[in-house]
Parts: sequence; structure tokens; C-alpha cells
Amino acid sequence: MDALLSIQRLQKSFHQRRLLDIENLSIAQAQAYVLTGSNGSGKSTLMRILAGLESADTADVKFQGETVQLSPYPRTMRDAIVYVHQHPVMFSTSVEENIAYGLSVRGVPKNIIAEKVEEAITWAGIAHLRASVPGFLSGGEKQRVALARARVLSPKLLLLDEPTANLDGAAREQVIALIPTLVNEGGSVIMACHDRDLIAMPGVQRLKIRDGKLEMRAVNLAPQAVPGA
Ligand SMILES: Nc1ncnc2c1ncn2[C@@H]1O[C@H](COP(=O)(O)OP(=O)(O)OP(=O)(O)O)[C@@H](O)[C@H]1O
Repeated sequence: MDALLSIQRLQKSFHQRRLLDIENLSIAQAQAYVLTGSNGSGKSTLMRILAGLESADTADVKFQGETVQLSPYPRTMRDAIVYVHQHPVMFSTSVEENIAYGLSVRGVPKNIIAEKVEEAITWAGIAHLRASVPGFLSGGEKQRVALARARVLSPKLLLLDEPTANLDGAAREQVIALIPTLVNEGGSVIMACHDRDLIAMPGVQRLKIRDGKLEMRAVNLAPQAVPGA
């Protein structure tokens, strides 16, 4: 089966500094990845390039078997790839309306929107928050709303930037528990993170940025801590 997304020779510099110099990145369908690397190694920059929010200096890209240019960012990728920021920006309307927004922009009929929003609200365990204004939610609640908002769009690739940063206890576990269900439904997920529990999640393929290069590590086989992650 073709990779969902494959990129060769991706380079990105900021002010003469070569931040990324990636020979090959291949993202399979229905696979979760964690993207690690020290602070400032370029994780967010790579995710932003994949989401079309940042340009690459060069990159040879194939998406779903088709050769594409990243600039201008292709419609096929815009429809299929959803980026969730570490601090998601939300409208000052209700949680429910925030989740519905992306679908209404895409012209989805109202009855389908209502169905999908309801399903995502249940999935994320946020039914009690549906009428709340996102500005007043806790970090963990906001992150779950952001995941529900991404999920209704049925992305083929979901990019999560530090999905559990600043969360602890139950809030963190609730967010972690949602991730395998996305993959089981056929989506691929890349999580930029430092969270050891996410890094050690079974079935997850590990990617690491070191000195601008991308290293691929083995898929985790068992639910156990991975030394040296
Ligand atoms: N628009 C920009 N202009 C100049 N430098 C930038 C820009 N965006 C990012 N950088 C620099 O690129 C480097 C990588 O930043 P990036 O946010 O991608 O790292 P990161 O691996 O996600 O870090 P962290 O783990 O701390 O979140 C940093 O040194 C940052 O200052």
C-alpha cells in the first residue's frame, strides 16, 4: 500500500541556520507516530510545514500517491490534514459551535453536522461542557474540545503539537486514551511531544529530530517504558 504521505529532501532554514535537513519521511495510513527531539530541534516547525502553516525551502512530496507541491498548499492536503496547536484558539461561542464550525465552513448539511458533533462530544467525554464558553475551560477540557473539533473533520492525518503538555492526572490520561481510537478508525496521527507515556504507547512509531536529521525508530511492541526514548 502507498504511504499516505512521503517526503524526500525536506530542508528548512531560519536566518542562515539549517534547522531541518530530512532525507526521507514516510507516513503510513492508520499509524500513530511520536515526534521527539530536544527543545528547539524543529518539531513544531516540521508539523507546521506538514500542515501548510510554514513553507519549506525545498521538499519532494507525494500525498496519497500523487506528487504535489507544498506551496501553494494543495487542497487535497488541506482537506485531509488537521493541525491541533498546543494552545488551541477557540471562538467565544459555545463548545458545541466551536466543534461544528469546521463542518459548516465545508458546507456540510446541518443534520449531518448535528450528528457528527454529537458523536464527537460523546467520544471526547465533554457532553457536560457543550454549552460552555471555551475561554473558561481548563487546559485538559480545552484539549479534548480541540480533539473533538479535529475529529469531526475525519482527518486522514492529525498533527498534535504537545497534546498533553501542561496536563496532569486525569486530564492527561483522558487525552492519551483518545489517541488510539483515532488510529483504530483509520487515521494517522503525529504527536510532537516529550510525554514518556505517549512515546511508549504500544504500536506507535517513533521519529526523532536530531541535528536537523530525522531518525526513525522501531514501532513499540508492548505497553512498557522505552529506554532511551
Ligand atoms: N518563524 C521563525 N523565525 C525564526 N526562527 C524560528 C521561527 N520559527 C521557529 N524558529 C526557530 O526554530 C527553532 C525550532 O523551533 P520549533 O518550535 O520548531 O522547535 P521545537 O522542537 O518544537 O521546540 P520545543 O520542544 O521547545 O517546542 C527554534 O530555535 C526557533 O526559535
